[in-house]
Amino acid sequence: MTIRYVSTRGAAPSLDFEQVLLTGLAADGGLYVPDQLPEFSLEQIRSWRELDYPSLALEILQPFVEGSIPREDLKTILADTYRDFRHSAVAPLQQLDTNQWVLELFHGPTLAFKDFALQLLGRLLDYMLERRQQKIVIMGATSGDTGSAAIEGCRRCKNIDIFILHPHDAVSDVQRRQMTTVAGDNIHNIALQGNFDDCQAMVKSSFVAPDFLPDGRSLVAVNSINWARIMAQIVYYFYSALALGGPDRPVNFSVPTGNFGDIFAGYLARQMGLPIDRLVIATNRNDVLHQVLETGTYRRLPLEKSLSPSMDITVSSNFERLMFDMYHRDGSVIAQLMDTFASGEIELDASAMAEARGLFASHRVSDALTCQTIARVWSDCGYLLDPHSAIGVAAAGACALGDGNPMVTLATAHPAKFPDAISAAGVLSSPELPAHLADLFEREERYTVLENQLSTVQTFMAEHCSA
Ligand SMILES: Cc1ncc(COP(=O)(O)O)c(C=O)c1O
Ligand SMILES: N[C@@H](CCOP(=O)(O)O)C(=O)O
Repeated sequence: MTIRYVSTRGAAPSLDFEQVLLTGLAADGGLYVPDQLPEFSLEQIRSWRELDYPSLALEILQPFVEGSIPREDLKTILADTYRDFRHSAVAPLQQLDTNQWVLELFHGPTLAFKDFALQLLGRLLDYMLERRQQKIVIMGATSGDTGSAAIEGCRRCKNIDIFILHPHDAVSDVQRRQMTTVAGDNIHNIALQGNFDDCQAMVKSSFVAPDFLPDGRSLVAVNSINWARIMAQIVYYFYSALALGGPDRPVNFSVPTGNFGDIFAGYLARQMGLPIDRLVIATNRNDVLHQVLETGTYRRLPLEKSLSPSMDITVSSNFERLMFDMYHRDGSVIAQLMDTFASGEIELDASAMAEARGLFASHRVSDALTCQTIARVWSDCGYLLDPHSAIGVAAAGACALGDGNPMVTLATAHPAKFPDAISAAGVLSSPELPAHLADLFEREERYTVLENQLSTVQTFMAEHCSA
């Protein structure tokens, strides 16, 4: 089975894995998705119970890269990717209650779930660029975590200039320093005088018209618009379900959600054969996705700052990937809908929404409930949640699915990244950064504040690309 990748808007050329890795948005403004998914039988999934994380990743990811990366090379890349995670299980589960678990996804170098995909993406890029002897420019938008994970994943890559846009004064101090203290002439942090949606919109516009770059250099995405990001995140759904009796026992997941990438990976795991009953979309006050599920109306809302800054997002890129499936993969319909959405709101098809509600549940969690959840779990279980993971735990409880399945909340970041939220929750114990980041606040920062204008950002990038 050789998978090709097609645009959700139906008007861009299909690509193979190597090409899809080395791009971002499709030329028609859509997002790339596989033209077919690998499907695994229960027997096959059951046979993976004893595999460690990189070996499981190899089984799940190999069909997606078939034709672009030989199995032995992928095996080496995956072993290298997850070797330095700070927990031997890579993605360990912690039990909070009889039927409640958290899946700790913060044992990678930058303490957030983004490391799972971006440590791999950096290595895949290095592998491909070395083979092609090509130079590329990476452009990414971050609300706090993607930026440092991308820089960490790609900083050793030759042939790359990396530009990361974060909203000025809207990420935590730890998050900003994790990006801005990494030395390297090819690493450029831009603090944009706007919000995350502005940063992401600039990235998307740049992919549609990348001719501002010098020497015809290619632009590559590190955000979840890049298919390879989503692909890598599928693995931990299988890994955690297998640890809890899957595939012979269905599992539910509660996923702190912003750009809809992480939960979309869970949806794909289900499509590929993993018995998942429900996926809970857990949002903060930026609740566009919760509203879509409740009302069927998808509308843009003003972005508000919250205690969970990484989820301060109102235009969720990957929701378009789900819509593509909801509308029977008709790219022309999606192109029309997204065109209307760009300037207003859209009503989603009622029968498609009914189907979506059978699979997804949703809940919006206020800052107050986020704090209460951090405090409650700390006092009941002695376990410290970061504010994003707390939203997942709170939503899991509020949705009360009552089906007796294990509920796994994705713990997407380490609490030490958000000391202000921990203290707002009234928890006195201050979480410590791991040893490799212990001197983070003594390191020198480097970043450039730019006005919220596309031409300003693109000119900066063109001037700062290496020769
Ligand atoms: C800590 C944390 N939790 C949750 C999310 C939301 O994930 P997604 O954007 O894939 O929905 C993000 C950002 O993406 C994040 O950084
Ligand atoms: N929460 C993210 C926002 C970008 O999302 P991505 O998954 O599309 O990279 C962040 O922390 O930067």
